[in-house]
Order: sequence, then C-alpha cells, then structure tokens
Amino acid sequence: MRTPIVALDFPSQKEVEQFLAHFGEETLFVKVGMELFYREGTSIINYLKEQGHRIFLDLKLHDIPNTVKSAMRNLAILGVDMVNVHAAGGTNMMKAALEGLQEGTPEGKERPICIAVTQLTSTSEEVMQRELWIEKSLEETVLHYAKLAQDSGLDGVVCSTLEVPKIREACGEDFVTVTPGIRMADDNVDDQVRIATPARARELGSTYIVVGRSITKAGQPLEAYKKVTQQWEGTTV
Ligand SMILES: O=C(O)c1cc(=O)[nH]c(=O)n1[C@@H]1O[C@H](COP(=O)(O)O)[C@@H](O)[C@H]1O
Repeated sequence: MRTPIVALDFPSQKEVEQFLAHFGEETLFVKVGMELFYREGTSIINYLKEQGHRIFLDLKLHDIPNTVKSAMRNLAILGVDMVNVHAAGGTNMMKAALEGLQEGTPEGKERPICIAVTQLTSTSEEVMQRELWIEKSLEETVLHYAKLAQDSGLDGVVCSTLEVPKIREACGEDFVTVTPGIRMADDNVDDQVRIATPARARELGSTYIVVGRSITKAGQPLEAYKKVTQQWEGTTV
C-alpha cells in the first residue's frame, strides 16, 4: 500500500499525540521537521518509533562537510528511516553526509535513506533568478542538483512533482523522488508555489508525497488522510 508521508509540523509532542489519536492503532510514515525536533529533541523520535511509525527526520543539513558528516553520524544512531541535506551544500558535503550516516548506522541495521533538497517547493523560478541569482530555468537547476546528488551517491531528492519526469529520465527509476507541495484541489496553497494534487503526483511518478496542512489542519484529519491516500493509490481521482 502507498502511504503519504505526513508532516508533523506541530509545536510539541502534546499536539502530535492529539493528532495521532485520530488514527488509533494505524502506523504511519511521518516527517519530523525543525519545529518539533528543536522543541522535543530525540525523545520525539523514540516516542514515534515505539508507536511503530516510520520516520523521515527533515533537518535539511547544510554546512561544511566535516560538520555535516559528524551530525549525520549522530542522526543515524537514532534509527530513523530517512534524512535530508541541501544539495546547494555541494558534492563534498553530500558525500560527507553519506559517510557520516554509514559510520553511525548501528550494526545489522539499514542506513537511513539520504536525499537532497533541490529547490524548495516554496520557491518560484522568478524568485530563484532574481534573489538567488541562479540564471538557469528552475527545471534545469533542479535537474542539475539531482544529478549532483546522484553523483555523490545519495538515494534521491526532494523536489516538486513537476520536475519528477525529467529527474526519472536522467537519474533512472530507482532514484527516489520525495515531493512536498501537495494540495487537494480545493485546499489553500499557503506558502507553497510548485504544487500538485496526490493524483497528479502519482501520474508524474513521485516515489513519495509529503503532506502537511491538508491533513494536519483538516477538521477531520483521518478523513483527509484517507482522501489523500486514495488519490495517491489511484483508487479515486
Ligand atoms: O524537505 C521537505 O520536507 C520540504 C522541502 C520542500 O521543498 N518543501 C516542503 O514543503 N518541505 C516540507 O514539506 C512539508 C509541507 O507541508 P505542507 O505545505 O503543510 O503540506 C513541510 O514540513 C516542509 O518543511
């Protein structure tokens, strides 16, 4: 069964527990980001693991290679399933991230999947060119960063669904594409720019979708989760 990765963008464990209570015994693939991790630290990871959830720890590391390597060694010890870096840190940093993860992964356990953020889904081509002084098109830039990530040995990238077909073509079917910026047709767009529905993400070939507010801010989170999952699985459009 395909499950969306649910972004647990909550201020503390209390709100996480209230949210997860809607799901009863069901285990999810969840994402812990900066907001929650900076408040609760590693205890939130241990709590979610004890409940049987799979975890994407989204801390988007971006620093000098030595610092990223040491940080990744510590994240690997936590036993999470997926971690990420910013591809803008360059190939030496991405290779160092992988080395740190390999060193920190406990004996007999699998190394967490390591992916690189290409261009945030909240970034438009116009802003990227005007503010960041990247002159290429957004699609070319994302594709270039994806190739850098692959050359560095990473398992995949975070990108928008819109860039997935080109990445698949260039990097192959096994290269993981994790796509946030997912919205149901009548949802608020909020701060996202490069968005798509779960159905469109399936058509375009995303490996995983990340869904936050469409589920976490819904009046009935379980219902919202089911609707997203059905579109993502292709049982509804
Ligand atoms: O790395 C990420 O997860 C990420 C990368 C990106 O380019 N865009 C993006 O939205 N995200 C994360 O995905 C989640 C999207 O949340 P919603 O916009 O509420 O669905 C947030 O937790 C973001 O931090």
